[in-house]
Amino acid sequence: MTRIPRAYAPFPLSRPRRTRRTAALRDLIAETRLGVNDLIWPIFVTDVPGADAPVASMPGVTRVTIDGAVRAAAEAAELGIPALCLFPYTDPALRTEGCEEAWNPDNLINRTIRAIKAEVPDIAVMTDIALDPYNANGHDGLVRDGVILNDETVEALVRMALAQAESGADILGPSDMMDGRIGAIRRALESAGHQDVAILSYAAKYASAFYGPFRDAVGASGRLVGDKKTYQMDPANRDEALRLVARDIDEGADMVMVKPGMPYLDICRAVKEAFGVPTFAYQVSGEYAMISGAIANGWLRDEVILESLLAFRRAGCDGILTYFAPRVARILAERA
Ligand SMILES: NCc1[nH]cc(CCC(=O)O)c1CC(=O)O
Repeated sequence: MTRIPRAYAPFPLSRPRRTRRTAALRDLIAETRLGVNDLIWPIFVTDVPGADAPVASMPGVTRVTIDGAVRAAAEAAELGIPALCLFPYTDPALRTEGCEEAWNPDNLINRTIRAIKAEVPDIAVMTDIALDPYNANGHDGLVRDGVILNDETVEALVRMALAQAESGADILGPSDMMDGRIGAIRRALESAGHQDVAILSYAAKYASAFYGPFRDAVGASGRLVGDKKTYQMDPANRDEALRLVARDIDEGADMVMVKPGMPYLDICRAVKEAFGVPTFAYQVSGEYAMISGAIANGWLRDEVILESLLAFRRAGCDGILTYFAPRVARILAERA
């Protein structure tokens, strides 16, 4: 906790409202700012005919084809958004118990990375490392007799990471919450000559009901058998989040993430204060659905978008993954 020194002379010598009187004065004393350069834009890609359609539980979000992803990258570059994060809606026929499609060098995500890198080379491309979009049962790991296997899954994730690095990904985002995966991926990248590929670890990822709409978007909702509580964190825990962040940094993560975002701002603040590493938060699909649903119904004004994102900056985050990224970039550009 920051200790507040005595900050004010007694009233009326001090009148804190003096520095709130005009927009210029408020700007001068603002402690945090939100810029377009703080945003990572997650998008959903598909090559399944007809699946490039709006996601019902995420008003305003549409799955795109590979060409659409390239157009999104160009749009992001135009708007000044530094990074895109890619998630696949995989052909149901390619979702298997063995998840082999996850490390196919020509899978949807790897083709998308190459297409974006060929057309919009300067945009940073982030990927997701977890098996759920390729898994017949919707889990992030391989499942045997109802148990999510750790070490076998890590081997699969390493293959997946190498294929993405080979395709030109700039940032790998392991979101699977298996133990030991950051170290294993980092060692494999080093041996394969991909020493410059960054890892943004989903280090403090909670077993959250706020991911529901995402699972619709990647087509995993109907499949998931059980829940993810044996690998994702218990929302009750904070010390454990700090231990996991420490571990992932030790294993070679360059940046760390807290997820979900808004209900977990205390974790963001704790992580930033304890480690001072690049810290990100994911304003997840459920948060997006709440905010955009309320705006669409006229229950909230769209100013809540900027307010919600500024709160992440105030909590210590260096950046935010948000489906609002292009909308926010436009709002910020209008205000500049
Ligand atoms: N492991 C996959 C993954 N990567 C990002 C999200 C959620 C993102 C969101 O809700 O916006 C999930 C879903 C999950 O863990 O079930």
